Amino acid sequence: MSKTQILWLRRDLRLADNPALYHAAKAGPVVCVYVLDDESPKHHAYGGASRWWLHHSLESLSNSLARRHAKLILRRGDAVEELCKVAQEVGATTIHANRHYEPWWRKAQGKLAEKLDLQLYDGNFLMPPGSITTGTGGQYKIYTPFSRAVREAYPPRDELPAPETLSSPDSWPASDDLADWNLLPTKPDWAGGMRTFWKVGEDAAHERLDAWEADVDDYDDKRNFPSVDKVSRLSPHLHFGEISPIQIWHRFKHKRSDGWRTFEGELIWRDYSQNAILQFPAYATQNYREDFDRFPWRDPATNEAAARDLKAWQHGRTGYPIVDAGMRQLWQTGWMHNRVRMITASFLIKHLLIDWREGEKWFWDTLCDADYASNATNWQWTAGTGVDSNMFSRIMAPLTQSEKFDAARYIRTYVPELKGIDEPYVHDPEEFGRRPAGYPRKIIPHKAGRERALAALKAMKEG
Ligand SMILES: Cc1cc2nc3c(=O)[nH]c(=O)nc-3n(C[C@H](O)[C@H](O)[C@H](O)COP(=O)(O)OP(=O)(O)OC[C@H]3O[C@@H](n4cnc5c(N)ncnc54)[C@H](O)[C@@H]3O)c2cc1C
Repeated sequence: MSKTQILWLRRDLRLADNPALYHAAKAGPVVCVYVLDDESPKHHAYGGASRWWLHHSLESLSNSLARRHAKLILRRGDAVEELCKVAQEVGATTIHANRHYEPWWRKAQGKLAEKLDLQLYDGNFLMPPGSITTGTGGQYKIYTPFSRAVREAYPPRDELPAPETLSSPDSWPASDDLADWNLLPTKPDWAGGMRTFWKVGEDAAHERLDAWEADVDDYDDKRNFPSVDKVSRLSPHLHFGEISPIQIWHRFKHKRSDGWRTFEGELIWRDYSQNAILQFPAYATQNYREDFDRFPWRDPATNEAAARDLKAWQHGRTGYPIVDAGMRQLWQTGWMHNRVRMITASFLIKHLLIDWREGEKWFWDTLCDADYASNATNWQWTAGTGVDSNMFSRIMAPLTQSEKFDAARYIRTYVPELKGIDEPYVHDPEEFGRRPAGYPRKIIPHKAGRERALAALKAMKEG
């Protein structure tokens, strides 16, 4: 009988198109292991919303494996140590895993390869990160030439089927009980909005893709309008690997619409973000542009007004309806529409002059699609501190954005105080003298915020 194989699962919680599982199953009986390792990622251990998602995703995968008479083994602790223990318990010497690019996972992969036969595969991206190189063999730093090169290098790999059968080892190693990990909030249980908004797991990811298929051709026109439900909302499914971008690509590859081309460009942004952290592992915590290390941020740790402003932003009480709707959608559902993520991020960094890393941290805790690479890339992009051109002076005007992208219905949904306010007043009730008593005044006027931000940029440049 062939030797038992270990499958190490992380952000690839699916059976279909999972190269590591596919190859492990061909090699012998498979023990699927998920290790909850809160130590290795340090400040990037999963936040609250991600933990909620993870619980349900593991539960769903475990049920799918049970239907194939297999088990999901859960362990908690240092991933490398736990995997070595499981390998010893079942007499395995080979571990199969899909490559991950977060700096702590790269380190763990290196350590594990010294101890066991680690077989790594490319599973979670359109093109393997690091494989798209410039004419001189270097890595692309900027999105546009990267995306062009990705399209030139097409097609992505073929989609793999789920293994038809999984053979079991002689005996199963011990597993933790998922409930004992306390991934779900209890006191208080803040996840009611998430339960209503989401269905989690591999089947749910495919149901979402099926439901959204009719909208892909309209994506180019509709994706910027938060009141209209026309984006895919696949991000947490993609983050946890319940569906792969390869599966999505093969589903739509024959389409010729602008909608699909733009959507495909977003999947390439996802690949691009991984390439960014491959080149700059500390991208989530360090400015790429070092001149921003002396930027005069208002520090909430030492400045009371800044601390108050940060709290108002986090709780959706800035007096800017579009910002408040976005922050409350995030709190309620663990997700926010992309256009509104851009507006809220710009507001924190520029109007409130608070370091983008405070925003990155808050999103990390509250987004159920919180992704080390995508979060860092987008925050640095908005702040102008990243590898792209310096965008700091592009200060989004929240009220103009709200009108331009027709956010009235979105605002009324997430800011109940403004439910009864008509257009155009709902975009800026204070300006029109329609501010209800329970809704805050603007914490800083737009013009004053803009001027303060530009003065700070000037001070940094001159300093
Ligand atoms: C400040 C800020 C922080 C962000 N943090 C995250 C994060 O932690 N995790 C995350 O997945 N996305 C992040 N994004 C990117 C984007 O907002 C989300 O991917 C998108 O809103 C998810 O919704 P969707 O699945 O409906 O996306 P769609 O518009 O349907 O796009 C399809 C998929 O493409 C990918 N994608 C789309 N836009 C981007 C982008 N700008 N960068 C990288 N990938 C993209 C996502 O996987 C998404 O699911 C952030 C954006 C901003 C401005």
